[in-house]
Amino acid sequence: MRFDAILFDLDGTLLDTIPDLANAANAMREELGLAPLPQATLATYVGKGTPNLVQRTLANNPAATVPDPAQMARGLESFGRHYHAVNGDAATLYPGVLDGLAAFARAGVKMAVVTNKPTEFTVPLLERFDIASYFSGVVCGDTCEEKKPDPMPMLHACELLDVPPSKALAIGDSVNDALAAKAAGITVLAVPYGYNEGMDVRTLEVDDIVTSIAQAAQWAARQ
Ligand SMILES: O=C(O)COP(=O)(O)O
Repeated sequence: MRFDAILFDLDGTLLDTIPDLANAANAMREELGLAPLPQATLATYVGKGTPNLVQRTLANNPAATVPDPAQMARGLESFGRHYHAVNGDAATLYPGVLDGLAAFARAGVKMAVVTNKPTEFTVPLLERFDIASYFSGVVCGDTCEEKKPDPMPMLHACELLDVPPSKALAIGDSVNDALAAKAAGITVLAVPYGYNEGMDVRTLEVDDIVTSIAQAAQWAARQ
């Protein structure tokens, strides 16, 4: 294979985290006197990191900004507390993830997670699902100054793994992964089962769409 490193998105790609994210988001809304939102709506608000999720969830609007900094601060504190309490409880690994990670490991490539999720929620999830040892780099939403769709986290992961972007393959579920990878000069695959902020994955500018991480490993082996 022509790749030396694989960069994985987390939410919507390796793990289905929506049930826990939605529980915490609605617990926050309740604490702030707001009615709960459907899980399907909340799923479209995930992808640009926790502060953005809190903002969208408080406003119930994907484009909204919360003008009241006090409400935002209360929301962030509340969401964080509730998400810490449930993080991983109802999350599941997607089919093909374990087989795919094992296949990439057998191929001898280095692997990293590049997620917009904050470190405090990411590391416990990787450990809980027993996949932490696959990754020699973990780049989270609070690791770099910029989050995906900025290329900075992808480029930082390449530096951590000591692999040039031209030899890296990113795998994600959303526009944030596709834009970040392309801007970094990294080949990118999309999986269709994630969130993508509610949009069809076929709208993404990616090198290919694969049905699972196991299929991504087969795709990479053919390159
Ligand atoms: O927390 C988020 O916004 C989602 O993180 P992701 O980059 O793993 O999809």
